[in-house]
Amino acid sequence: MARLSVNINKIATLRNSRGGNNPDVLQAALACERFGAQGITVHPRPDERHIRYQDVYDLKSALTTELNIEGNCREEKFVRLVLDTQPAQVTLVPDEPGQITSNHGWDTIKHSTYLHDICALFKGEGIRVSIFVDPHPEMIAAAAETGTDRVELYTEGYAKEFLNDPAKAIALYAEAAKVAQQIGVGLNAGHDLDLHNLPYFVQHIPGLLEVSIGHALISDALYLGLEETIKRYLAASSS
Ligand SMILES: CC(=O)[C@@H](O)[C@H](O)COP(=O)(O)O
Ligand SMILES: NCC(=O)COP(=O)(O)O
Repeated sequence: MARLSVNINKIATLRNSRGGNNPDVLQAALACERFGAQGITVHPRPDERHIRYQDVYDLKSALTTELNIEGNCREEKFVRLVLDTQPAQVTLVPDEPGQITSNHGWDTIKHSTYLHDICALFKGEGIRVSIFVDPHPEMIAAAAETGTDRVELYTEGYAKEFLNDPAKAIALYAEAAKVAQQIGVGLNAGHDLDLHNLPYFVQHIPGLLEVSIGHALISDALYLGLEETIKRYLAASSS
């Protein structure tokens, strides 16, 4: 069973499209919690096109479940935000400026010294650290050397291939999960997970601790309503 952290970026995208406060990001996050979400994920980007830095401060003081802040830790503003708000978890993502969405994990071998130092900074504050990685055993092994608590497997590749061949889609991820378990690094996953591909992923990745899901979940909520959608994702993540 994996815990479900709802990524609310897309709610902020909708709000920002008109400049007012509709939909209200905080109210939506609290509703997610009320409907059973076990955490809330935000991924602020430097242009604040969806979640704004101020949203994160507001969320932190109101949420009762785990807050997970994802983002580019090479941005000074991001590091300050994390240290100020002290979330339960920070997920380090190697975004480039101007990226539409995240599209790769860290090269944990090349950036091992940097990642070691930034993990130490956050862990020293009592914040759990997760590093966003592609599903390659050597990246997971090197991530473990940085002192990170967890890795988050970047699942876009799985989601794409799942439509053609689920067994082929999961193979790399199952191997990566085995390595993470052997070396004692916790395992999260996210990106493009949805109601179709999530049950198979959870069933084939033992020890999966958390999935963070935004785009598909918020889209499904347009048809099903937020409460019913979260109920379905909770069932899928514990299948
Ligand atoms: C790291 C990751 O996969 C997610 O945080 C995802 O990229 C969401 O970010 P956007 O909402 O900006 O697409
Ligand atoms: N870490 C992944 C995440 O938070 C949400 O990704 P997506 O479901 O919006 O693709």
